[in-house]
Amino acid sequence: MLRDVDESDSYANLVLPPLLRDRGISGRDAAFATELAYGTLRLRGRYDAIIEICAARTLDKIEAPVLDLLRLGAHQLLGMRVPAHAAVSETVGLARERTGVGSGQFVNAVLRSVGRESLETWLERIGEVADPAGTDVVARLAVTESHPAWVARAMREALVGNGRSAEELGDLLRADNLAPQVTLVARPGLIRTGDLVEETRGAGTRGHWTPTAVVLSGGDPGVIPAVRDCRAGVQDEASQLVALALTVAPLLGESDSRWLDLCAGPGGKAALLGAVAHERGARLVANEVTPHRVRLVEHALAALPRDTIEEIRTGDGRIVGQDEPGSYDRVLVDAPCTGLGALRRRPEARWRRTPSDLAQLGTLQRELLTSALTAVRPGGVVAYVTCSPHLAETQLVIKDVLRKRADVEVIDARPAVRRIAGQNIPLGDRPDIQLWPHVHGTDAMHLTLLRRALEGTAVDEAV
Ligand SMILES: C[S@@+](CC[C@H](N)C(=O)[O-])C[C@H]1O[C@@H](n2cnc3c(N)ncnc32)[C@H](O)[C@@H]1O
Repeated sequence: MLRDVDESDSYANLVLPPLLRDRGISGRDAAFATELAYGTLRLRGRYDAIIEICAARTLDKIEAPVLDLLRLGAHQLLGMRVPAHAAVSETVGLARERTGVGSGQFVNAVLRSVGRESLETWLERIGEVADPAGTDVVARLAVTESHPAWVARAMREALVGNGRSAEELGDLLRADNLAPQVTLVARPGLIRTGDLVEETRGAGTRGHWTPTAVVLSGGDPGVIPAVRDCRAGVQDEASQLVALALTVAPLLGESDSRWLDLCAGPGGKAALLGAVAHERGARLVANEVTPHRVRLVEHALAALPRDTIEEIRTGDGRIVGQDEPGSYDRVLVDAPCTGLGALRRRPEARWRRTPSDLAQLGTLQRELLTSALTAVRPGGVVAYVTCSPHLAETQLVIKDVLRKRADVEVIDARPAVRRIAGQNIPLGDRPDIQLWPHVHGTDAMHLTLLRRALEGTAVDEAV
């Protein structure tokens, strides 16, 4: 799996499950293999810094397959409770088999050196290398908590930009390194949350923030009958919360019958919106640009009554506004983004993203939001959502788009979110919402609610 992720740009969470099935690895062994694989990927930056010291050479002097073996061994020694002799001998054996006898000796020497110090000592040492003057806490945390430096800096800016303390950065980065629990959504009207808990046979408990969430302590969600037939699905609680918040956001004017999900693939939020739409007598249009993701949307919506789903369509969301101006009461723009808010879920993602992704995505995000604001009727609401807290994908997009739209205001999303999540959910002083793994235990999802003014009324200067 590590070689596949490195050589073919594969996604770990797509490669690993079929590999485990093919090899007949299940239960505790599957959990062990998953931690071995995902942990090695997540903590790669930390282990690379340690390996560089132990190998006394820069990483570009180590062949890629050998480096992967060293990371795998380092994770067993420092990140898992594998006895040192087993971690070293298994990894050396693998090296001999895969990369030759010579590399076996090298792997043996490096891993013995890794195993000589505790994790705490190594964190001190690599922190000092990254920050010799003791003045750059972000550079230090980036290496010790295994994030690219630009991501660590962006996270710090996002914390501060949302009114939180920069001192939380370590907690945030550490939360990205923990394997998240799987959360299910009980789609309203299709299954009751209590019944979904029962279907999990003791593995599920109710979630923290949404009445629809069930958190699993373990096991394969794919074997739960309600998940198999799409009455329930796997969905982080942040995703559930932002979708449900849109359904209770205050509109101006009477009609509330047509909802649009502009970027619907693979369909998790569309399925939740569709379920609520059914209960409220509204209809949903789900739009997605990529054909194979449209098929995933069709699957996700399979259990919903047909008359609730007006259309599942393949199309470019950027032109929906001009094609259907003023046509919808509620619109979700779950914009394509860097996914920096879901790093705990996608173990390799942090190493793949680059700052240049932001520019490309930023243009698309602005165009999609502008289209949505034209597609919504006067008095209707648009939810702009990203699975990233990066300010360039959240606050800056809103600011830029609003500069050109005198007919749109940001409305306070906090009452809508509190109506779903209860009064105790920690929210900041801003009208938009930023959720955090280290605060809410969810992905770092962003939500801004925007409302178009009724015709003939002006809006106050927004944000
Ligand atoms: C963050 S994902 C949406 C996730 C989805 N809301 C869910 O909960 O399952 C963004 C989606 O936008 C789609 N997308 C990208 N460009 C688009 C465009 N121009 N028009 C419509 N959808 C687009 C991507 O293919 C991707 O499926």
